[in-house]
Amino acid sequence: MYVKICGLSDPAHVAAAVEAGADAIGFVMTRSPRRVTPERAAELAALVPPHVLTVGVFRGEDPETVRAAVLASGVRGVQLHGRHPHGDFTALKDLGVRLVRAVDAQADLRCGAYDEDLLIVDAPHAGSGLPWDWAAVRGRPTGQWMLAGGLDPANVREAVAAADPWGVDVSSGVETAPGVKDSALIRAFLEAVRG
Ligand SMILES: O=C(O)c1ccccc1NCC(=O)[C@H](O)[C@H](O)COP(=O)(O)O
Repeated sequence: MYVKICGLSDPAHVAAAVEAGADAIGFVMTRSPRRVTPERAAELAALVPPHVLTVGVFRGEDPETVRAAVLASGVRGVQLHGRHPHGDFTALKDLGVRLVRAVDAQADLRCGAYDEDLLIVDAPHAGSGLPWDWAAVRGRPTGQWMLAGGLDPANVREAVAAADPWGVDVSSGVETAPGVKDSALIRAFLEAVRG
């Protein structure tokens, strides 16, 4: 099970996620209580070993803004959240980073339909921490897709059983308050997934 921990802003939490076995780490570079600047993301990404994917998270920014942030931060993945048009993914292809499309369950759920490498199926309100009807997407997404939205150490096994995803993505569920990550919760989430 592929695991992405999203919305990190502190070196100690980056270290906790890496040590606990996360496959990917997200840095939010759009409007959010978890927002970091590209310069801060660069400092954090420098702490991450090559086998862990670093992902910059964006929502609504134009491709040139995303490109500039990717080049400044050095992240090796780009997550475009929400209904970005296909052309936004095409415009970033030449960067050579992994492209991640994050959408709600009403969108096209075929991973690769927008030339992305990975798909995230998320709650209607990204980063809200609110659980939703995970079972409703069971069998619908295709390819390498992660379930997100309201996951936490206590419910992630139930969510995986309900939706049968390839991976999981979490932010609020490993926090004590919006934007405040907790190393023990990060470890507990990885333990719950990998069991
Ligand atoms: O986390 C945010 O605040 C955010 C803001 C704008 C776009 C995306 C955002 N988060 C993206 C994520 O990948 C979250 O991890 C995902 O939506 C899951 O959120 P949560 O329910 O908090 O676990």
